[in-house]
Formats: sequence, structure tokens, C-alpha cells
Amino acid sequence: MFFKLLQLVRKPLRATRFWQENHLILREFKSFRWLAIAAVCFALLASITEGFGLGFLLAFLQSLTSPDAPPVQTGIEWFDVWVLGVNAPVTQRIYRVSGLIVAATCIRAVFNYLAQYYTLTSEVTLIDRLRKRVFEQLQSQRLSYFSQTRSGELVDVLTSEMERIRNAFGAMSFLMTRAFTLLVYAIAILLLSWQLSLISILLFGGLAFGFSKLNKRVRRRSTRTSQASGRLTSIAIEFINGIRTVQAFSAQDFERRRFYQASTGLVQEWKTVYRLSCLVRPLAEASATFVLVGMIILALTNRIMPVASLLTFLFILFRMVPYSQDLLGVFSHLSTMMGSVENIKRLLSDEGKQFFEDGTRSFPGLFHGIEFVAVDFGYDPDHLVLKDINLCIEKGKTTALVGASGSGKSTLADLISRFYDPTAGRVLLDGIDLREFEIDSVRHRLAIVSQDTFIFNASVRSNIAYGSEQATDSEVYEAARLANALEFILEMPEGFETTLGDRGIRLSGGQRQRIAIARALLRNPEILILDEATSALDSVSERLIQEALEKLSVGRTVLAIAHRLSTISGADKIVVLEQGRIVEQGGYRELIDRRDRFWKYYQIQQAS
Ligand SMILES: Nc1ncnc2c1ncn2[C@@H]1O[C@H](COP(=O)(O)OP(=O)(O)OP(=O)(O)O)[C@@H](O)[C@H]1O
Repeated sequence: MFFKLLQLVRKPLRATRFWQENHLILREFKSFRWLAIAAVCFALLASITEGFGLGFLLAFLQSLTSPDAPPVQTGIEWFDVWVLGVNAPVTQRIYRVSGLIVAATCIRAVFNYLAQYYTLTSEVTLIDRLRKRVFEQLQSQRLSYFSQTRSGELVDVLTSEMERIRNAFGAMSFLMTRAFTLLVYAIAILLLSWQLSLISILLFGGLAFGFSKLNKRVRRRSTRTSQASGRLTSIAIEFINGIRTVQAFSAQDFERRRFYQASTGLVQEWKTVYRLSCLVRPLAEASATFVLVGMIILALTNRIMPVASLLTFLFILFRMVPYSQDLLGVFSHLSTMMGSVENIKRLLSDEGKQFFEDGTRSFPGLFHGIEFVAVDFGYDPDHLVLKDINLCIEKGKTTALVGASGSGKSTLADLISRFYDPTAGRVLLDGIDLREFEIDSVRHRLAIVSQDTFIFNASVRSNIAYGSEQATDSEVYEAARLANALEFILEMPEGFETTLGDRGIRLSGGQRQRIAIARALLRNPEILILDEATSALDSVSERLIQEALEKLSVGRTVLAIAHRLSTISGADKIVVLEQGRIVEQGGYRELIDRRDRFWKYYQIQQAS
């Protein structure tokens, strides 16, 4: 009694835990619950119709084997008399029952069709919702999240893992329909002979228990296949994205080894899973046949029931066996999907993630300037990249950042766009903390022309109008003209409609940069961040770009990160960074005359 009570309490607890563990996925059902309910209802109706079919089959067999015995009846008088024809001659009864069997099969087929349709529709809707949620989650992550996570793993979750979840959902709905039908079968055999049913349930229950242990082992191994698959995708994506570097450094062999190793590793993991999961079906088949044969012998030797009932009983049992096998097979298949479920849950979960906290003020535009007050910053808080930065970037002026590679110039610029927040200190826009502003209102007035401008696999026009979708064709044309990009764009086969290929692979470095300048010009930004390309350009490209940048900078607040000191001779203020600290600042001539840090850089560049 005590144990029964304990079990009653434990069941809802287990259901609650299941909900808690999977609510990130399960809550998505809300949006398509009617579809799911329709699927369940039709599956249920199909199973009930199957039950009727079995009743008709019993009546059919009875009429054949014992024509004189009273036929099985439903107890509903009008149905028994008018439809089953219990009072009619035996041949007519056989015809009627045959017709009923055909009708039940047809109706069941219709219900099955509807159940399957609604299930599949629910399936794709669930995946659509999950994919969008994962995407939203990624959108709300800080930039630091992406530098800590391998892009391949994220892509893997958005593509293959989603596909596996879709399979899992399909398997679950299959499980549900099979379970309904099995329930109907169980009721039917119980009605035919509860003793024989009890023996079958005990024996089959024992088998199912044994197989659930096997499934648990499969589940544990499957998590490792998901990890291995993520690793493989990561390597593939890195290889494709870095193909220029791979070829330039003749690193094909290294990449091949890395890829082959990961691929073979994945195969090994799958092999281990398959070794276990493939055991389930044949083992189940063999043991079930053994049990069934035993039962037939038992029923025949002990004459437990009339022949028609025994035939129906066995017919149902024979149908139950593959259904139960399917059920077990699906369980083990589901077990292999648990790794994917865990990966998606990890992405959807908020735990351990730092979300971007947006401000509430709308940024009205810059009136005085941007100020850094005692700013410290470190990608990892124990290792500061910027230390005690105090700096004023005046409105309408050009401020240039100079310093050795790795001194923190790009990082400092990134703090203005709020890609990162200071570890200590504040960045102020007209005296107000940047964190108080709605970031979109700030970014709308800001443009970045950086070393690694991303070119999308879209037309030249879409690339220039990226982020300014409302721009007219003539505005795009004008921006391209001002950016000195018009000439090479018009030379392309389809002009502005030419597709640029993955990451702008069809463009030269200088052309890419001019597209970036046109993109910035179109935004007409108040604040401009220029991260000069470190890669050397030919002198014509350099002059064209410099000219375009000068046009772009007119009347704007500019923060320029310079590698070539010649490009910043016109800057209003030059700031020299060394190991994350400002070591010198002032006008170009003033710093040259001071003959200190900036002068040293100047000397080095002059010499080279
Ligand atoms: N996403 C990141 N995660 C961790 N560390 C980073 C990241 N980006 C840059 N760093 C580190 O921060 C330091 C400053 O880098 P930053 O890119 O700001 O220098 P920089 O002066 O702009 O260099 P360069 O002139 O070569 O572009 C470097 O030590 C760099 O390794």
C-alpha cells in the first residue's frame, strides 16, 4: 500500500521534472496546439476504427467456423439487427460483415491520412518555431558569445540538429499512434481471454523492461555523436571560410587530416551507437516469436477458448508484435536523438549567457562629443586590453588612433558601437552614458568602415543598401559614385545587379573597401568609425579610397584607426595607444615637434 502511494506521488513529480527539463522545447507546442490536438484525435479515431475492424473480424471468423452458434454482438440492438444482421442467414451475415470490414478499413485509412497530415504539419511548425527561437537567441547574444563559440557548431544546431529534432518529433507521433492502436489491441485481447492476455502482457512487459535498459545505453552514447557532428561541421566551415589561407599556405594536407579525423571520429561514434541500437529489433523479434509460439501451444493444448476467438486473439497478437517492435525501435531511435535535444536546449537556455541590456533613451544626435572616462576593458576581466582611457572625441572633428598592432585601437572603437561594454569607467555621448541609449538609435547615426567589411552573397545594390533598405536606386548610384566605386561596378556583367558571391570573393580588397564606403555614405552617419585596411593596396586603389574617405568624412565626427600615418596628417587630434594606454595625444604637427612616441612611429614609417 505504502509503495503504491509512493508511486502515485512519484508519477506527477516525474512529469513535472520532464516538463522542467524540456520546457524550452515543449512550450513551442502552444503555437500549434490545435494542429497537434487534431493529429492526436485522428490517431485516436483511427485506432478505435481498428478496434471495430477487429470485432467485425471476430464475427466473420465465427460465422465461418461455427455458423450455428450465436454471433458476437455489440449490444446496440438496431446495429446488431440492421447492420450486423444477427437474425439473417449465415451467408448474408458473412457478406454484411465482410462489407463492414472493408468499410472500417477505408474509414481507418482516412483517419490515418488526416492524423499523418496534421502530425507532419505540426512537425514542420515546431521546427520552424525552434529555428526562429534559436536565431532570436543568437541575435540577442553579445559579440563575445560568438568569439567563444565555434560558428560551425551553431550552424550545425540550426541545420542538422533541427532535422534530427524533426525526426524525433516524427518518431514520437509514430509512437503515439502505435501506442493508441496497441491499447485498442490490448482491450480486445483482454475481452477475448483475460488469462491468456495476462500471460502475454507479463511476458511482453518483461521483454520491454529489458529493452528499456538497452535503450538507456544507446541514449548515453548518442550525446557523443552530436558533439562529434558539431566538431566536423566546424572544421568544414573553417576550411571553406579560410580556403584562401589554406591554399596560400599549402595547408591542404593538414586540413584533409583534420577533416578526415573528425569524419572518422563521427563514424566511430555512430558505429558504437548502431552496434547497440541495431540489437534492439532482432532481439525483440526473436524473443517475441519465442513467446508467441509458446502461447499458441498453451492455448491449443488446454483448449482455453473457442477456435474463432483463438484465431482472432492470435491475429491481434501477431499484429501487436510488429507494433511493439516498432515501439521499441522508435524508443531506441529517440534515444539517439537526445544529444540533439540537449544541444538545442543548451542554445535556447539563458543560463550562463550575458544578454545585451538595451537602454531606454532615444539618441537625438551628437551635440558636443563622445567621451571616454577612466575606461578599462578586457575581453576577459582578468586581462585588461584597455587601461584607464580618458579621451574626448569632439563633434565634427577627426580623431585618429595610432599604435602598434594589438595596442587596443579596434577595441576602443568597438566600445563606441557598444559591441562591448567597459569593464570599468564610462563612455559618454554628450555627457550621458552610452548604456542609457537605445542602441539602435545610436547605431542608426553611426557607420563603420572596417578592415573586414562583410560582403553578402547578394547583388552589388543590396550590398550597398545593406541596413538602408529604403534607399532609392539613384541614392545607391550616388553613394557608389562618391565612393569611387561606380567605375568598377559598371564594368561588371550586370552592373548593380551583379551577385557578389560568398563573402565578396569576386571583389578585390580595394573594391570591397569602396563598397563598404558606399554603404557607409548611404547611411549618412553623424559618427564615422574608419578602421583602415592593414593590407597593402596598389597606389591607384589607395588614392581612390583615400579620396572617397575624405568625401565621406566631411562634416562628420570621425574616429580613424590609422596604420599609415600619411593618411591622418589632416586629423584634428591624434591619440597614441601603447599596450592599452593612451601615451600621447595632440595635433599632428604638435606631436611631430614634441619628438616623443608619435614621432618615433613617424620615423619608423619614413624609414620603411
Ligand atoms: N574578440 C576578442 N577576444 C579576445 N581578445 C581579443 C579579441 N579581439 C582582440 N583581442 C585582443 O585584444 C588586444 C587588442 O586588440 P585590437 O584588435 O583592439 O588591437 P589593434 O590595436 O586594433 O590591432 P591591429 O592594429 O592589429 O588591428 C589584442 O591583444 C587582441 O589579441
